Amino acid sequence: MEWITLILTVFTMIISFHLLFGKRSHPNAPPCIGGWIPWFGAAFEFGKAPLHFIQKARPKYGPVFTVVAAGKRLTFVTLNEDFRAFFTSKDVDFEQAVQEAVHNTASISKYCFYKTHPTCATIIKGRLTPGHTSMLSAHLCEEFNDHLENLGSEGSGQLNELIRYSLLASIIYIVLNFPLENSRLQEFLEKFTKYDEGFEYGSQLPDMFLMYVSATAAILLEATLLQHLATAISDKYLPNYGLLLLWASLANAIPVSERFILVLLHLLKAMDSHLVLVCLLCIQDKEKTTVTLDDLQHMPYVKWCIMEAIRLRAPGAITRKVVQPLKLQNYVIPPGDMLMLSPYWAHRNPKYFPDPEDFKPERWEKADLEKNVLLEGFVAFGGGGNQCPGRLEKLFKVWWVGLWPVAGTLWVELAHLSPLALLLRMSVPLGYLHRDWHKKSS
Ligand code: HEM
Repeated sequence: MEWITLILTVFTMIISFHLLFGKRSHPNAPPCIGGWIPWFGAAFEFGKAPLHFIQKARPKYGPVFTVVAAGKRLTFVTLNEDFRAFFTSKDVDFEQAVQEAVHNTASISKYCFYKTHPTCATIIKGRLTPGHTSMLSAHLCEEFNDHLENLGSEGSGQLNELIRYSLLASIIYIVLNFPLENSRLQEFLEKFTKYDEGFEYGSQLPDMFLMYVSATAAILLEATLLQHLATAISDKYLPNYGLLLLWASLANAIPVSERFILVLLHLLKAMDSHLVLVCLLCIQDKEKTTVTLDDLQHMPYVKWCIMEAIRLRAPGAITRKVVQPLKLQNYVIPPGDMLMLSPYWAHRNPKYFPDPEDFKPERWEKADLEKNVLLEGFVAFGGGGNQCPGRLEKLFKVWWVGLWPVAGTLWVELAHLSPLALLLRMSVPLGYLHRDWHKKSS
């Protein structure tokens, strides 16, 4: 008898689940991908390889589809014509979309987040004015040069660490306005790296993750940006907020910088004649070891390389919460759904980016980067009121002057050394490059 009750209960649960989340929860709702297990839905398949999952679902379910995973409904929009609604519609909300993750990864309460996020966003924008970004570039430049000098003639260490350390040091110093001694910076970097590595899991399993939050946040207590924020945020959450801002500043910047440098090294390795020519023309003064913003103004090809690196290494997904029924195509997306847009896949749409997997800097020739007119379909920095505050027009200064010493130094050597000697000089980064190149765009 007990068995029959149990079977009936499970059966009823499955039926209710399918009625609630099944094929369509509303006649006009988009097609829905669930699983047989109530609440859990397609969480396993989706969680295993989200980008692959989206790619497979798109041709099967059409341009708008919902994935049910661990009690959440994630509705993906894949048509460029729907991106405007994603970024600007009043029926969707950024803060409500990220609040849970903010709570899980930084332990900031819902109430505090809603109350303070607009003020904090304004303050961080104020820290990314042209004056500050120039300082950021100069600092980044110094950091890179110091590290390159320490590499010695054979090279040592990991490229990833070099980038991580230099970016973190510069952003802490300039954006958070918090000079840290080298030893404390190293300590902070170690803690922050653990925090960063656990971030994705932490947003799902907060309890196991929160120990990293307090360990890392504590160091930020004295940062000046945080003192500015203090008017908006109660002391309790202040360092946590600083940590989150730091994470937001670095989460995309690190992989993009890494990709950019790897690509430059790759081009050098392949001795791409066009690029080398541009660089040699630019570096007239053979004694010069750094490249200035002025030098870079004359190197559009490099700017295109940066754009390609950003295009290929764009975030997997950005999100908004649907707060009012939202009409897209012939569908109505119900309130409560998380609306998802994947810049990663948007940048692989052959309609806008022919041969999308290829690294082709030349495709940016059509854009007007001076006027910040980008290619249609490029959404790496999000959009609307919550677009990345460190976005392109500001980033270029940082990227150009800050990351360039690496390439600049190598090119100066190029002028002096034989190609073989140059390759030996770059032994470690090239080993790294080899790995990255083969797992292309993973
Ligand atoms: C190539 C590098 C970068 C990429 C691709 C990138 C991309 C993004 C994206 C997609 C968002 C979410 C926007 C949305 O949902 O519409 C974001 C948010 C943010 N980014 Fe960036 N970003 C980069 C570099 C930076 C840098 C260098 C900084 C700071 C120095 C920064 C600071 C932030 C902050 C603070 C937020 C959160 C904004 C908020 O809470 O309203 N980002 N970024």
